[in-house]
Amino acid sequence: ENLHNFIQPFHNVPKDFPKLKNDAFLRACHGQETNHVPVWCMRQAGRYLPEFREFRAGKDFFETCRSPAACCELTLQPLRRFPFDAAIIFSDILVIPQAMGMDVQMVAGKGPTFPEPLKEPEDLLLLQPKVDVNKELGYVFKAITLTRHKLDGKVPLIGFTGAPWTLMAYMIEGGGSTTHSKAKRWLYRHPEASHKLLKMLTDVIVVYLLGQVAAGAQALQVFESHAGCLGPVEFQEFSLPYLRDIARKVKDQLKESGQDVPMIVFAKDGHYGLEDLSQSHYEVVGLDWTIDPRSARERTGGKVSLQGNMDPCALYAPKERISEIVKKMLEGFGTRGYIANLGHGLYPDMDPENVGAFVEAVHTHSRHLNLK
Ligand SMILES: Cc1c2[nH]c(c1CCC(=O)O)Cc1[nH]c(c(CCC(=O)O)c1C)Cc1[nH]c(c(CCC(=O)O)c1C)Cc1[nH]c(c(CCC(=O)O)c1C)C2
Repeated sequence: ENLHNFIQPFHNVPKDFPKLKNDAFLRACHGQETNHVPVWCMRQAGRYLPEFREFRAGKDFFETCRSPAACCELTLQPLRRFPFDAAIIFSDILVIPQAMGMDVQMVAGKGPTFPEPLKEPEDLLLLQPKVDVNKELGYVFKAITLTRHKLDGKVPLIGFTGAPWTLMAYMIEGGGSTTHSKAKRWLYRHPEASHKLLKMLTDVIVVYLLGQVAAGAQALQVFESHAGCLGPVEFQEFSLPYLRDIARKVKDQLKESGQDVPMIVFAKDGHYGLEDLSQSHYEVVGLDWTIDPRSARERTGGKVSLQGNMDPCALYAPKERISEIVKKMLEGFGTRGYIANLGHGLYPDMDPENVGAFVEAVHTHSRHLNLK
């Protein structure tokens, strides 16, 4: 039906992508054995790299997102420096509100800004009721196809999306926020309109993720970056059902075409939801640094692979200390069904050398542990 129409064009394009040489990340997603623990970093394409700052200088952020060649270059930059085991396509979660008709600008020193955020439930009528994802977000699909070719099979390419609640929060707050009180006001005051918006977002996200796979994405991460401002009750009602829906619908559709693409859910500061997240049809649960590795394993009962969770600020430590912290983290998680990462993205003032030390420590210590 509807979904088929949207993704059909991609199935007709022969892509003959280069053969994958390093499948450690994909194997770990599925809980299979690997020689070393795979590692990548959230925001690995970012301002901590001088070549990133140079390339982005003077260019509008969302213009950059709309250029497949620029996204490809920025995705590849960190892989030229470090032996990461996965690449993540350079883009942003806020391209979805744009596709739904909202204006989003990147304001220097302030971050993403919506000049006209949603204020009241009536404002939902201003959103595009039927989003043509191929037309509005085709530039992301082109970036993915190009990057998958240029990666030359070095490592798998991860596609991503923001989760419905996180996107809803931006659309109402109009930008970053510490309290998210405007968006949470909707949850308590306009629960029906909130569900309507979350459902609209879910529908677009499902087609968007399927389009990313058809374009060449080999894994998908769903970012629920603002899980932490919800409590367990609101999470159960306004986040979890949509996270589940996304995974189920994407997987059902992929199964029909015989594809197997692992999905990762990262609900930042959503420790209260760990048990539920491990039973939400995702192969991998991403963790922030507030969760102890051993207790995360216990609470998820070996049902999923885990990803994370070093405090990004540990990268400010000397290299020897980073190595010790990584070793403890690996001992806590174990080396099977585990993908090393930070508990959130890299910050712009981080030293690329220490990022290199982090990657090397994961590879070296995990090889050692595997030999024991
Ligand atoms: C590098 C970058 C990005 N977005 C922004 C920047 C910095 C601005 C710049 O380069 O000019 C603005 C940019 N975009 C956003 C923010 C946060 C705004 C805020 O809440 O204050 C900023 C500064 C919104 C955003 N954008 C994203 C999230 C989810 C992850 C997270 O929790 O951090 C969120 C919340 C996803 C995202 N965003 C980006 C990636 C690229 C791939 C990679 O990780 O290397 C990804 C995955 C790219």
